[in-house]
Amino acid sequence: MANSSRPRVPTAAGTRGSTAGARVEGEAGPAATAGPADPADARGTDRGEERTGAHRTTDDRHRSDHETTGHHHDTDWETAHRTAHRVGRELPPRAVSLTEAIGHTLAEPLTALTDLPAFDTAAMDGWAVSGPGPWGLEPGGAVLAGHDHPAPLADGLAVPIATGARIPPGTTAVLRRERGRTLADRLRGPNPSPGADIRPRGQECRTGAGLLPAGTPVTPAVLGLAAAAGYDRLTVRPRPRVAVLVLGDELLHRGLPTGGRIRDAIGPMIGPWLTGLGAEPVSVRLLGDLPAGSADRAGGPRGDTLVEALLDAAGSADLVLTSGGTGAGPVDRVHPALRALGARLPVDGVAVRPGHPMLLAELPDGVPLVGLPGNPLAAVSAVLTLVAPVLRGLTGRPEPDADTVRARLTEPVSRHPRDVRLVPVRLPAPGWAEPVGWAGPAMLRGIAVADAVAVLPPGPAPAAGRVRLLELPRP
Ligand SMILES: Nc1nc2c(c(=O)[nH]1)N[C@H]1C(S)=C(S)[C@@H](COP(=O)(O)OP(=O)(O)OC[C@H]3O[C@@H](n4cnc5c(N)ncnc54)[C@H](O)[C@@H]3O)O[C@H]1N2
Ligand code: MOO
Repeated sequence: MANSSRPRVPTAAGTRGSTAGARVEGEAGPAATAGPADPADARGTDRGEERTGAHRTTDDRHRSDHETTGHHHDTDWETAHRTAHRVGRELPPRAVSLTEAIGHTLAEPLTALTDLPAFDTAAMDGWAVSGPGPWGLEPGGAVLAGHDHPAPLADGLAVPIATGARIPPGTTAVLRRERGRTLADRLRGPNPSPGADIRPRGQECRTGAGLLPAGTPVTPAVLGLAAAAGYDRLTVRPRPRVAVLVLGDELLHRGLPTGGRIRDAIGPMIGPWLTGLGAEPVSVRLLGDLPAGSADRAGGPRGDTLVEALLDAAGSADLVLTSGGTGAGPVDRVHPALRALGARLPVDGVAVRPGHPMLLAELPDGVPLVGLPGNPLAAVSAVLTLVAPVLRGLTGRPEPDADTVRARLTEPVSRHPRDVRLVPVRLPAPGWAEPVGWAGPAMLRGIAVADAVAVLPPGPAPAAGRVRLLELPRP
């Protein structure tokens, strides 16, 4: 199983250049792995990590707020991203057939195993000609694609040739079918410029050329390119397997809300979103509010505590998700269960709205866990903030450049003074982002018509102008 062979050392920090992250991981080690962790330890390291960031003043003010209110400190949104990417340690690579490789991620660069084209090729149907016309027609018949070495063409001669056929030695150009006329054994037409409609060997690449970097998702086009470049198998990191535990006694899986109970809205969306993010959802279980339980599995029948459910999920998955129960309510059992397991909490709350109670943990055998808050739009926020980068980490995909996707807001949008706001937007025209509204943490009406999510940095005045966009995963 992939879990057992995954490297446990934090190698990824170095390769991804996150030195702040590497140091925090070191600091967190002994305190956080020592056992039923004092959550304060994890929080302390989060603070340490944030002190290295750019928002010292804001963080310091934020921290003292929490000290006076007794709340712990949320990790800033960018740091949460980076931490999640690092916590998702690359799954071991495996060699698979091209058909099996779809949706996985290249674990090695794709390097051309041949020149492309592999030989000089006709780019058009017509005639291979040698020298200026008119030309005498070679008596030997046509040169077709798939034929081995054609006979050389003497000066003043032409031979019919098919697109993709190997160019006879001595050819100076290809005359397209629609430009030439044959009469008896003569070909007439305008003189093509030398090399016209010949694709020279190696035009696209030479043997050994780097075509795609490691970390590239294997799309249909990548499969085609790999086949053209000579591959029968690809070395990939597989789609991470994800087990989802949906918590909450109030949740119904069918029918209308009744008796204070509501429909589970996270279960139906999480699987397809995981698929869209390159993962393989292996299970989505509606568990109700299980008691937290203890790490001593002998203490009760299997499967009746959250601890049991987490251990079972971690045994068959590369990433575990929970939804709901991340808060401090009477039946919020995610923290107690993680504490009972001695899990590390690299992120325990993120300075983002909605979704600030989201968390990222590492279960004792190294399997990462993301706790999605129960409010459905808050859960979406956690998918974009923590789940997506963990999955990219597991598959060795790089984090996208923060500046690549930006658009201008069609109207100012209020910001949160300390936290990033994620706001569903439509993209009505290239370069423009229009807030769609209906963006309360418990609402899905806005995100359901959104094309993307705008990232509004914290600040006093409404956001206006250009903002970063996050793509919504599409299954
Ligand atoms: N005293 C405080 N209370 C709350 C805070 C806070 O800071 N202080 N934060 C609020 C925020 S923000 C969120 S988000 C939620 C997070 O709560 P939990 O992760 O513990 O989630 P639950 O309490 O289980 O549920 C919250 C809400 O969402 C509904 N829910 C849960 N699961 C689903 C689902 N699968 N489909 C649809 N709806 C779901 C649940 O019924 C609750 O209404 O805490 C706030 N409270
Ligand atoms: O952040 Mo909560 O996620 O506002 O609903």
